[in-house]
Amino acid sequence: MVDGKQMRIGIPKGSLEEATVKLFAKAGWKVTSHHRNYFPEINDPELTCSLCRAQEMARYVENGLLDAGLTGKDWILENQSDVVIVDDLIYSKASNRPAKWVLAVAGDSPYKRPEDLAGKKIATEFLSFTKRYFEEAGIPVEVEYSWGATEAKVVEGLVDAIVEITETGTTIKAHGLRIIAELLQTNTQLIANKESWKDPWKRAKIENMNTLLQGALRADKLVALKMNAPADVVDKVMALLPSMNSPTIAHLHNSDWLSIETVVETCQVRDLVPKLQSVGAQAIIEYSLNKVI
Ligand SMILES: Nc1ncnc2c1ncn2[C@@H]1O[C@H](COP(=O)(O)OP(=O)(O)OP(=O)(O)O)[C@@H](O)[C@H]1O
Ligand SMILES: O=P(O)(O)OC[C@H]1O[C@H](OP(=O)(O)OP(=O)(O)O)[C@H](O)[C@@H]1O
Ligand SMILES: [Mg+2]
Repeated sequence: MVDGKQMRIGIPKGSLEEATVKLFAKAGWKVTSHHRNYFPEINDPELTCSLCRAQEMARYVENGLLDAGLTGKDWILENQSDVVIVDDLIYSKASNRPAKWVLAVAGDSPYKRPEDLAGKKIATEFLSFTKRYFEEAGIPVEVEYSWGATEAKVVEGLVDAIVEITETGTTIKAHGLRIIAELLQTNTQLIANKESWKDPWKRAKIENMNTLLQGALRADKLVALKMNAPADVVDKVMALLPSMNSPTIAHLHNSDWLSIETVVETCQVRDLVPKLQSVGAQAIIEYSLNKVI
């Protein structure tokens, strides 16, 4: 390896780990972890990889231990880290959507708005951000650090409210809690060390990584559709097709039929297919995509 032509990246351990490793695989990098080892292998000689806690990632990127890393926007804000935010990557633990930090109370409590919690006790892992939120709102509250299982603390009556992350809503619901405010929407972000970002080779490598990761994320929501249709119904078929670009049309060999190919949102397919059939499209095939760039 030529000196300077290698970069160290951080993969978040814990909640974001599985989704991140999957996304990297789709983007073209195979990250292989070995049991109890925090330095996964990656199939790119220009990269070395470290598994780090999401909470600590921004700190390691800021101090240059890592050139780049992926972590939640929440922990970047919590640590007020001085890093380059390269881009948002919209995925969470279970979905390709952001998650939310919310203020929640017991379902049967009298609290309806954050102001109602003046003088009360709130537990959270998201300590500094929560303190800042209440300070800026001018609501005096006692915020105490929670090491986890935070939802249970309201149920047990240990605190009056919690600030917790929610994605699917399952945990909040399972504890009979009620959300009374949203403090922050959070998603994964690709971040870079400021010095690394000034290095043209590293910056190009990080930007290329971002392009491929974004392409892989975009491809998750899209599929390709291909079909055949007689030339005289092609206009009707085209009128039905939404497309990122114009659909591609090709002639079938020795026939007056045409082949039409396009990319659509996965959720559109179930409505689209019967309509396409009804105007005369045949041999409709759908295939999944790895990247859309
Ligand atoms: N459904 C989710 N639950 C928790 N965190 C999520 C979820 N989806 C995305 N995240 C993000 O994952 C990161 C979780 O980091 P955190 O330091 O809390 O560790 P963790 O991976 O949840 O580990 P632990 O098991 O110790 O709680 C945060 O940036 C958070 O925004
Ligand atoms: O809205 P949901 O989809 O239910 O997700 C939110 C839950 O997931 C996280 O827990 P985690 O698995 O990180 O465990 P922890 O309580 O130990 O942090 C978070 O702390 C919530 O409890
Ligand atoms: Mg957690």
